[in-house]
Amino acid sequence: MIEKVYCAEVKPDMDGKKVRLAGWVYTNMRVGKKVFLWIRDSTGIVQTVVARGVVDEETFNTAKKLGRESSVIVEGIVKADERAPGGAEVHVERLQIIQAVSEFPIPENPEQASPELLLDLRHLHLRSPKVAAIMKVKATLMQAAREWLLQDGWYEVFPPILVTGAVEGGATLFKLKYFDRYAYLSQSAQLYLEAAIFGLEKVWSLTPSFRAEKSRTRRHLTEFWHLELEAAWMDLWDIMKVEEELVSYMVQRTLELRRKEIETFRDDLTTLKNTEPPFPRISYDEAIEILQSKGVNIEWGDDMGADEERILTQEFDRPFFVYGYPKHIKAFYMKEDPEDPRKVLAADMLAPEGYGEIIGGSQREEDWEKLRQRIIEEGMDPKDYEWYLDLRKYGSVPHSGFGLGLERLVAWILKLDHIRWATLFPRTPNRIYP
Ligand SMILES: NC(=O)C[C@H]([NH3+])C(=O)NS(=O)(=O)OC[C@H]1O[C@@H](n2cnc3c(N)ncnc32)[C@H](O)[C@@H]1O
Ligand SMILES: [Mg+2]
Repeated sequence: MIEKVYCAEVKPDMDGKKVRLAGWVYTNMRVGKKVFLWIRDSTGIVQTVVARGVVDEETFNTAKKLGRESSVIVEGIVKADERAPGGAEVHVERLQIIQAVSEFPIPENPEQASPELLLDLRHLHLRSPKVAAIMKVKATLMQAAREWLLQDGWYEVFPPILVTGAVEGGATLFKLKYFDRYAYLSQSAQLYLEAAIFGLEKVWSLTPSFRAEKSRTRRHLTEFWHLELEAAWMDLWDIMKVEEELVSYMVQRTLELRRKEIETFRDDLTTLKNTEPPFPRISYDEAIEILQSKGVNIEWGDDMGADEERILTQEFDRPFFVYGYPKHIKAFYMKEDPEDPRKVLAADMLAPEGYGEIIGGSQREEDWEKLRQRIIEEGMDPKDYEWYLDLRKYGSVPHSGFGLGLERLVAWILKLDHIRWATLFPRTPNRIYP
């Protein structure tokens, strides 16, 4: 029985061994009586050599014409050869064509294609090694998150996506017909996680969140993957410690397991290596002072957008926190700072190198009357939040939580020029196909 191996498993020390590979033609180059087929699979690329006289004439002639992304199964003998990528190649004895392709619509170097073409052909672009590398890093980040959450005693829960109220402002809700009434696509699982903590105390979820953001920026999607945690008995400072420990573990573990993939996107790993607790912490007041000292036209009480955050991140060589935002620029559920009623107990985590906000978090208002007042102040109807207010009627407790945008984390780690490359099929205001 000929052993099926992956491309990355073909090594010089297998010299003389007969193997079977299944994959897709990555490049096809004819040199005299030989055809050099680079075969790609999910692990990498290996050079195979189809030689006239070793295979029959029909196979040789077919091999000459095989276009990129033709699907094939090859059997042959491994030959150590330092000229071949990885130091070894496979001399083909049998070539089975699963499906021959003559013209693959994405150029050999996808970076020569326009972003719009790659997005129109995203279903085909996914197979490129660079896109596959992004998805491996994203998968490993979540593998690491699950490892950390399990060992730290957090329960995964599965909140609804069809909901009846806003969490992060009514302006970015997607509304849909729900039988004889309307519903919304979830902006954040937070309110449901808050209900779960009274039984499980420390909960987390990974869900798609939806924001009808009209802003066409490099860091906004209309659908993104949202890793959210909520914990009973924790205050803002407790949850910030959770955030930095979780993010540090995710980054270090992914550096350990996906260094090769990361290095195809960035040379300098310093900020990733620096991602260890404790992260620097600055107040919103200090952030405003820094921005003003750098000539930014911003006043206390203004929100910080992507541009301001980009400038602020120049001061740091690792993720950092900004805490103590003004109440009027933050969400209704955030607890007022008892030492300064102008502020709330909120903290964002910003990534360095210009990427800015990757986490939004806060301590929640646990007092029924105060929360109800905030709902009214925000122009919302307390009736729509009756169930949520109930959580403050029956054994309310101090509690805090946060949401991490997974694509934002990936975009920073791989220094992507747009968040859309961090998701399988990006959803933005002008793209919902394929
Ligand atoms: N459980 C919580 O406390 C989460 C809280 N309700 C919340 O949704 N906060 S957030 O709006 O800042 O969004 C959280 C993060 O979610 C990401 N986010 C937020 N909006 C987006 C868009 N539009 N595209 C991509 N990523 C986005 C970004 O990293 C934010 O820091
Ligand atoms: Mg935010």
